[in-house]
Amino acid sequence: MATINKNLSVYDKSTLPSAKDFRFGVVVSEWNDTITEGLYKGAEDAFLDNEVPAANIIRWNVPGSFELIYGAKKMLQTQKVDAVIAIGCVIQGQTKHFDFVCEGVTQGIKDLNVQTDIPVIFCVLTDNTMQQSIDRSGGIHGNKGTEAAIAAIKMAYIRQQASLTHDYVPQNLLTSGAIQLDEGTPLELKE
Ligand SMILES: Nc1c(NC[C@H](O)[C@H](O)[C@H](O)CO)[nH]c(=O)[nH]c1=O
Ligand SMILES: CC(=O)[C@@H](O)COP(=O)(O)O
Repeated sequence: MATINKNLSVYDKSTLPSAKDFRFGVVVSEWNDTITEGLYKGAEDAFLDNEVPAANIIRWNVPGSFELIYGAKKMLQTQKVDAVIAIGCVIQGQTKHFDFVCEGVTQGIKDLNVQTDIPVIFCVLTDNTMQQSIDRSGGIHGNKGTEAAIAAIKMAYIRQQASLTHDYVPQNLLTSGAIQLDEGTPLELKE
């Protein structure tokens, strides 16, 4: 489904976990700032609409989308946050630079999700024209910043739940009888 068939700002609060105790980092690119400011507002409004205290939203600016990678890395390394949103807007120019910036920031943010324990949400518009960016940052197609904030809430919750792990008992030890679990024996929750 393309964005033209999905309004980026639509979400059902009743399906979301409580976000009031989460802290969120938001790294914002200054390139195309009329667009990135609109994306940030969409994200901020969605956080506030879901009872995230304003004090729990930490914002840093970086020069361009390529610097979102380093900014997000330092944000998650130094700030106690439950998720980070990387906000940028890359618009096709006359050269292949667009391709390299988009690929670089995409791979860099993917790498942070693989290499760290904090979810980093990809809120980078990669558009052919300024109008496409306007349409996706509070225009006719909604606001990708809103979408990113909802994703951040959901991923922070997944991370929280995943930390409540049970002692893992290798299946083969159970099936082989090497370990007998008395029925109803509670597995200790690892915090
Ligand atoms: N052309 C755009 C850029 N280019 C700048 C790079 O992101 C980077 O800041 C520079 O190469 C120095 O490392 N950035 C955007 O965010 N959007 C663009 O359209
Ligand atoms: C994405 C970019 O870096 C691009 O907007 C720069 O413009 P140009 O390709 O004309 O140098």
